[in-house]
Amino acid sequence: MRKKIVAGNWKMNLNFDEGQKLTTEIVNMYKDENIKDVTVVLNPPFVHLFPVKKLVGNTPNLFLGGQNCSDKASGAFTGETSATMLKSFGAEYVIIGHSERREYFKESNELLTAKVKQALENGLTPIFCCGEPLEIREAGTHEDYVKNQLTESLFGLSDEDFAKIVIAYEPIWAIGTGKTASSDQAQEMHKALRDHLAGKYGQEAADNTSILYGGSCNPGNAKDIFSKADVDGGLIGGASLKSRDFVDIIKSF
Ligand SMILES: O=C[C@H](O)COP(=O)(O)O
Repeated sequence: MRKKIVAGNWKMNLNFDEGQKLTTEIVNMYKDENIKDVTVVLNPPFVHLFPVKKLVGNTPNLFLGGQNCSDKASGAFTGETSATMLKSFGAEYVIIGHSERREYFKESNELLTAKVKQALENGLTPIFCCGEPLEIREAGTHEDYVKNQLTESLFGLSDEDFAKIVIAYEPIWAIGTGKTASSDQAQEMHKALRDHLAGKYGQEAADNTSILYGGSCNPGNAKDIFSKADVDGGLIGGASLKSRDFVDIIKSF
């Protein structure tokens, strides 16, 4: 059975004290409000990983993830962070292929294939992001565009490795804009992606793959979006920086 997952992507926000405060609040609410059956992943900037891990401790179902990792194992790559390092600092997940990395850092599907490989080799669960820009949505070719992102970066994986992948569908036009996809638009794409995955890895594997929605998700719309059959949770940006909002989203299942 696939997991319900809510991941918070802090992006490049919060200083040390702010990160500590946010984490402390989330951990306390998470425990006090008796949250069950949802896997929660905090994805702070790299420098926060160690102190955030100390606060999270062994809280059940509360995990840490990176926002990116290098496609290389180690060596003279100034400014990079490897999957091995993330794992050694307590991360279990890593976001790969976020649209901001694809756009601002020119990350190609080919590069992302190498990052996925690094993550898997180091025991990290990739949260693999995909999603179309507005012009592709308006041209009506969004399903093919997003399916192609999966084909190019994931379809070389073995069945065993594919079983470890989490997908996050994030329409770029909905990220940070306050303009969320409707729950029907999310469901339509998630179903199309699941069918696409089934065509390659079989129906059972596709049915076991968690597909998260991301893009202006908030406590007001999460319940509707998460109620859809093929939506297994969310990748949350802005709202993950506010403890009350983030925990309310987690509680929207
Ligand atoms: O990684 C998170 C997504 O980019 C969504 O960001 P947002 O919730 O601020 O729209």
